[in-house]
Amino acid sequence: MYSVLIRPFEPRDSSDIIRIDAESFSTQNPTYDLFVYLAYGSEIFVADIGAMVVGYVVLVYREDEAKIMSIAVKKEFRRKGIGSMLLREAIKRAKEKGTKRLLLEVRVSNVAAQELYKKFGFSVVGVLDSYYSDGESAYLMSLDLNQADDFS
Ligand SMILES: CC(=O)SCCNC(=O)CCNC(=O)[C@H](O)C(C)(C)COP(=O)(O)OP(=O)(O)OC[C@H]1O[C@@H](n2cnc3c(N)ncnc32)[C@H](O)[C@@H]1OP(=O)(O)O
Repeated sequence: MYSVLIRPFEPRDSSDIIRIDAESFSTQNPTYDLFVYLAYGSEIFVADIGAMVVGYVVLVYREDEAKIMSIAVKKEFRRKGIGSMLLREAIKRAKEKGTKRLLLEVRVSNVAAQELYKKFGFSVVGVLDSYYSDGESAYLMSLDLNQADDFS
């Protein structure tokens, strides 16, 4: 058994995050991804089970909006509520920062993630054609934080 603590990123979490990024996305360079998140002044929260970090969420803030740049859970820990815990934290944090809208982009084929976002009240507000380097399009999804429930 393990318990999950959602807490802010610390530098020692980097190797776990890079491993999760590598197994979750078709990225060429997960180390670079993390570098970019940090360079952009993102806020990162991790799901810590004591022995390791098994998930993360990356938030960036622009004026009165926030964007989820990335969220991922280690494969063998999926479907256990950890993605929901991370998303709940991101929503709470964005509200605390006074942002009005939480945005994200998701591949049109990524039904698992879309289902997660819909559970928290996100809706599709646009389609970004050929958004990804492999030509796949993205849904732009949005959550109005003035109306969002706490989901706690
Ligand atoms: C902005 C972006 O980053 S978009 C990219 C999102 N990230 C990824 O695609 C990376 C690979 N995927 C993952 O890491 C995970 O599947 C995540 C982060 C999308 C979800 O994390 P999980 O810990 O599995 O989510 P969690 O267990 O909280 O699931 C919550 C709900 O999401 C939905 N959901 C999650 N996985 C699936 C799935 N495979 N199929 C359908 N619905 C799913 C369900 O409604 C689920 O509730 P339920 O289990 O009661 O039915």
